[in-house]
Amino acid sequence: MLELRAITAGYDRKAPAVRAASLTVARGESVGLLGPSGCGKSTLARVAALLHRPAAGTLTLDGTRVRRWRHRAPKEQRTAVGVVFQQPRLSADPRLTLTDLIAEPLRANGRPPHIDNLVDAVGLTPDLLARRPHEVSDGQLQRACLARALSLRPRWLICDEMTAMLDASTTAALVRAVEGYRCATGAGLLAVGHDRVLLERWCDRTVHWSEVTEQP
Ligand SMILES: Nc1ncnc2c1ncn2[C@@H]1O[C@H](COP(=O)(O)OP(=O)(O)OP(=O)(O)O)[C@@H](O)[C@H]1O
Repeated sequence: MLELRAITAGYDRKAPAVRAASLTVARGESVGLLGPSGCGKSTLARVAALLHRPAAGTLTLDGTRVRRWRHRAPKEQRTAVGVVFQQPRLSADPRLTLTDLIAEPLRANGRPPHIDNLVDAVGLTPDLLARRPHEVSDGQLQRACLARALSLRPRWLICDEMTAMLDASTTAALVRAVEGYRCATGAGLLAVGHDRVLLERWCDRTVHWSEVTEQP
């Protein structure tokens, strides 16, 4: 279970972007989180991905409360959650080839950098792997970012507007790749977005921001 309880978080203590938000994702479940632009979805997603320390509230992963965030989080908790963001160009190191980008979490965790299955799973062709981010399309780079997010076989996947800037066929391919991974591993998914049709088709259930948080 991934449980966010009464999370308050943001960038200004006096005016938090997220107020008392609560949301639970069961193992193997996919939950879509819908809400208008700027409401705080990404901030809550970053709390769930252990990237943003909340000012108040608790995050519990598989029964263990998270007490430290970012690089201070224990490796076991950090690697239990994979995350894909909306803009791959902001999250991908421009100096790395796609091969190194995908393999970086494996190397950083002392695992063999075997990426063939990941590359297949996200539908990247081998000729792209030696290229750097500026030499591939947004869709190709997002496929690499998804492969990277799956590389440590996380039990939880957070997709924050993963397909917002992509065309329909790339969106469908990425959703298929996520679902293939979840089917094989039983991982839970929190998919954040504002495309109701996509999230309702993709996820077991969809919740609206107004249902998870206290309105200011
Ligand atoms: N790094 C930051 N510093 C200061 N304020 C920020 C920062 N990131 C986001 N905010 C503000 O926090 C609020 C919530 O932003 P957030 O990105 O979580 O919303 P969102 O619901 O994901 O929006 P969108 O759907 O447009 O991505 C917004 O008012 C935003 O301007």
